[in-house]
Amino acid sequence: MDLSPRPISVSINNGNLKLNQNEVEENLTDGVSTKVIRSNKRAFEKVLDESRVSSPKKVPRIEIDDVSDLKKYRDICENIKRKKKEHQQKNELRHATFKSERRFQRLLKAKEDLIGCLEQRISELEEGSKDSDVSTPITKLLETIKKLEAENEELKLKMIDTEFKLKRYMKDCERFESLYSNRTSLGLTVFDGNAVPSVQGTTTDIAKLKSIFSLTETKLKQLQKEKEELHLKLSESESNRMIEEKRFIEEKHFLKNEFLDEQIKYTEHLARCKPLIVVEKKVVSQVDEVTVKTVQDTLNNLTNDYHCVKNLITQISSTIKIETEETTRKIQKAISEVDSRNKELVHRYTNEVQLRKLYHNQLVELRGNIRVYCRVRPPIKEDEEVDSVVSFDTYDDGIINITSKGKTQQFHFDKVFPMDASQLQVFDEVRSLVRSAIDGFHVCIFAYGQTGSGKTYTMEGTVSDPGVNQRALSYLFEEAQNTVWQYEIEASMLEIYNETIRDLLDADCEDKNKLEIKMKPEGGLYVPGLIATSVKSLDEVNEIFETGRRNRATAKTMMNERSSRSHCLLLLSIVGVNTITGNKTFGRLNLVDLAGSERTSKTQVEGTRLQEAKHINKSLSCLGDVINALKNKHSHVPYRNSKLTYFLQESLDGDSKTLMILQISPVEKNVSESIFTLNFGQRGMSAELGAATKKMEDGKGTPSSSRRPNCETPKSPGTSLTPSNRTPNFPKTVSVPSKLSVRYK
Ligand SMILES: Nc1ncnc2c1ncn2[C@@H]1O[C@H](COP(=O)(O)OP(=O)(O)OP(=O)(O)O)[C@@H](O)[C@H]1O
Repeated sequence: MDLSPRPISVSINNGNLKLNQNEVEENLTDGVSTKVIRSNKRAFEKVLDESRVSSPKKVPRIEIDDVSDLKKYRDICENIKRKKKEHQQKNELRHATFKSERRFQRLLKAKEDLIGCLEQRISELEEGSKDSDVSTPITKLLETIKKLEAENEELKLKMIDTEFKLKRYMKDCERFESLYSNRTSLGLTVFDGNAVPSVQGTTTDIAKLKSIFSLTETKLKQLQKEKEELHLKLSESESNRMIEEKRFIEEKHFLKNEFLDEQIKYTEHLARCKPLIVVEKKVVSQVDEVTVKTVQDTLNNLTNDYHCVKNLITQISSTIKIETEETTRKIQKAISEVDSRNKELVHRYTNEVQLRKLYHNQLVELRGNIRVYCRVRPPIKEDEEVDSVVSFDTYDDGIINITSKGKTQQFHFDKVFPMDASQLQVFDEVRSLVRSAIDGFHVCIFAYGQTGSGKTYTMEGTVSDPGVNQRALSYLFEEAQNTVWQYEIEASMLEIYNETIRDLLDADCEDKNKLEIKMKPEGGLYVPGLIATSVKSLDEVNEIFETGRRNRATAKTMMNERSSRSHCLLLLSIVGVNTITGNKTFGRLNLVDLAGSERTSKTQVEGTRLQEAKHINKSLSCLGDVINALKNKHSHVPYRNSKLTYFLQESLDGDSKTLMILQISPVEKNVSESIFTLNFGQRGMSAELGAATKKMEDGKGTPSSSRRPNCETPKSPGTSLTPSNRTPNFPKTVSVPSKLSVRYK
């Protein structure tokens, strides 16, 4: 092995220190033989081991190309050892400080316990003797203790600070330590003989290291000084604390003595009072014994009573429960029995009602009674009230009840329409009569009732919901589609206004007043000059209605926004021809919307409206007279007393199927008028007109009629018509295709 001196390059790869070539040369000038290196091997190994122990993961890798002098290394090792020793001393110091701190903490805890005991004692003392004032010295004592505690706290903080600084210093030491350990391993590498010569400069790094050392040294000194000062302060505070503790103990003794004095006094007092207390206790116990016994007895009695009553109640409630269940079951059974019987009765009653109706209708047909329907309109704004005075029968649709001044009257009619009945429902009941008109009967349907009771609504209806008139015509057109029979329908429309007849289809108003009802020599009534328009479609019908509505006299009254001031008659002639046999039928359908009766005092009309009302009332009273005469089978029926009755003669004298629709208002304020209307209808119902005949002629033009047998027809002198001469008698018309209307002279 070549051991001749050579330049050295030292590099510590972990980056803590790097010495360049110059620094190495400066430090290693002596030249050391391998022997020396070998003799120091143990020492270097030890240093390296220590370095490994202190930082096991940081094994320094040092390469030295050549070693000329290891003296410096030895010095460094010595230095490290010294630093280590210092470090150990610091550690010991720290340990001692920590120990003293713990002792101090223990002392502090003991002091706190002592204070707690003292406070407890003081409160006991305060309770035992309220008179002796011990609070002032104790408060002072507590204040002093608090002060001491604050000082201690401050000291503690300072100690923590010092500790922090110490830690920093320790870190620095460790850094240097590792640095020197690296250097030590350099020596080991040389001893292993694996060094590869390559020298670099290191002098500057060593100088830097030196300056760091000196800086750290100064800092350490400073810290030591601070620590000494702190220790001084700590010992000062400790001695203060000792003094305070001493004072505290003295105070405690003093208080304890005082407490003992008080206790002695109290014991003496107690000894004096004891005999008295014994006597008092004896008296109290004697009194208590008697009272408690009495109360106990009462309580026992009450408890017994309570249990008895409770048992009784339980028994009663269970009995009641059983009884109630039994009764409920019986009631339910009875109810269900009654209910099923009721249902059966209702069923039988409904059947009876239907049967009665059937017979009644047959009788009406045979006797030729006026059929009477009654319709109740819903409340309107003019009523100014909504409560209804009318009620209906659930099982019989022919009964209506009306209540006035607490008295309820019942009326029977062929059919009663409640407030919610629709226009279609009404027409469905009218349909069979319209069918009769198609079959060759004379049919008259008129609406009767007080002003504003809904007559026009039922007969005309509205555009969106038409009434009997338009529905009847639609039905006629539907039925006219029959392939065997061909029908020709003609319509006239007139009004009786202030006892004059006005043609509502005539645009020339001046001409209207000249119309009169005439009797033909062969019998039968007609109105010369009245326009009869042939209608073939619903559109034409609507046109007629529109014209009629325009020309009709209406006005606003208190009872009705648009009151009809006249009686309006829609006259339809239906001539049917059987295309096979040539047989002809001559049906007639008169649809009459009467003007409403009104009490002029109530409606407060005047001028023209008053005149109109008078005429309306007069003609309606004439109608009443006619009905009365018919009902009582008078030999004279006063048809000619008004234009209306004269016009209705043919419908009422027995050869016609007549339906009267009574209109009433549901509200209280109109109740007397409603009752009047219902009475009027009732009279009309009982009038027997005789069975109607079907007007027809065979293919050869011979008139024939089909009157039902056993039917009497009341006759009125001068106007009675035989079946043979009653066809077709009103008015005679000819269709003009271009204008669809013609006037008769
Ligand atoms: N069934 C009903 N449903 C709804 N509204 C109705 C009904 N009946 C009548 N009315 C309304 O009541 C008001 C009076 O009806 P309407 O004009 O038909 O009475 P009226 O008996 O013809 O009266 P007047 O004799 O004065 O001409 C109208 O506003 C009408 O729309």
